[in-house]
Amino acid sequence: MQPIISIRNVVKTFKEGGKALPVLEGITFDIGEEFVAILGPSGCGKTTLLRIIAGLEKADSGEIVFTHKDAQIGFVFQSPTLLPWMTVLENVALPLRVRGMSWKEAEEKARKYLSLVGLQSFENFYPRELSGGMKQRVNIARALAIEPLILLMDEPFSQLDPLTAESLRSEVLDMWQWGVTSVRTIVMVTHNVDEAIFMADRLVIFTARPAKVAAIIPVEIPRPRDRRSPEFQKIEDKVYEYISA
Ligand SMILES: Nc1ncnc2c1ncn2[C@@H]1O[C@H](COP(=O)(O)OP(=O)(O)OP(=O)(O)O)[C@@H](O)[C@H]1O
Repeated sequence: MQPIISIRNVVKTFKEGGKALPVLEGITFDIGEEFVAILGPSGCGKTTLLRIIAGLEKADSGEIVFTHKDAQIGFVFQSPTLLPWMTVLENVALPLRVRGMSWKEAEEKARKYLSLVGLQSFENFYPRELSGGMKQRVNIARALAIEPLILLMDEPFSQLDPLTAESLRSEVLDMWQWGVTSVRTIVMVTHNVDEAIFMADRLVIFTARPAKVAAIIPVEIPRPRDRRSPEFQKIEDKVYEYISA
C-alpha cells in the first residue's frame, strides 16, 4: 500500500492543573488511499490524533508525514461549526475566500458542493433555519469545497437521529466510492463499531488512554454491506474482543 499519511511514533501528553495526562503513547501506522476508521474507548485520544493530523494540535514527539506535501485536508467536526450570521452559501464559500478565491468563484464552487449534498435550494438560509442533519450536510459541503485529498471526520454522525445518520453515511460512502469528489483518503473517528464496519476499509483500534494501537483489522466485505451477514458479525465480534480487553 502506497501511504498518503504516515503516522510515526506520535506521543502527546496534556498538562492540566500541573498534572500530566498522557494521551497518545507512540502511535504508528500508515494510511493509504482508503477509508480508515479509528475506534477506541471514550477519552482515549482519538480526537487528539485527528487534530494532530490536521495540524490543529502539536505532537510532543513523533511525526506525521504526508506523501503529497501540498495536500489539502478537509475536517468535519462532530457538531456543525457554522457561522450563525452567514448564510449557508457564505459558510461554504468562506474557506475558499480565505484561500484567496474571488467571491464569484468561491460561490460557484460552494454551489457545486451544496448541490452534491442535496442542499442547492437552501443556499440563502441561515444555520438556525436548518435541521441538525442539514447543518451536518453543510459542514460536509464546506469540507469538500476546498477539494481536499484527505477528509478527516470526527464522529460526524453521532449527533444525528438514526435515520438521518444512516442516509448520510450512505451518501458519504457513495460520494467517496464513485470518485465524484477530490477525496481519496478518509479518516473517521467513531465510537460506533457498527458504523465503522459498515463504512471503512480498515479499522484501527486504540487501547484505553494513553492510547496505543491495539489492532488493525481489515474489512474485506463488498459494499453495500449487510450488517446481518456472517462476515459482518465475525468482524464485530473481533472488534469487541479488543475493545473489551
Ligand atoms: N486541550 C486539552 N487540554 C487538556 N486535556 C485535553 C485536551 N484535549 C483533550 N484532552 C483530554 O485528553 C483525553 C483524550 O481526549 P480525546 O478527545 O482525544 O479523546 P477521544 O478518544 O476522542 O474521546 P471521545 O471518544 O470521548 O470523544 C481526554 O481525557 C481529554 O479530556
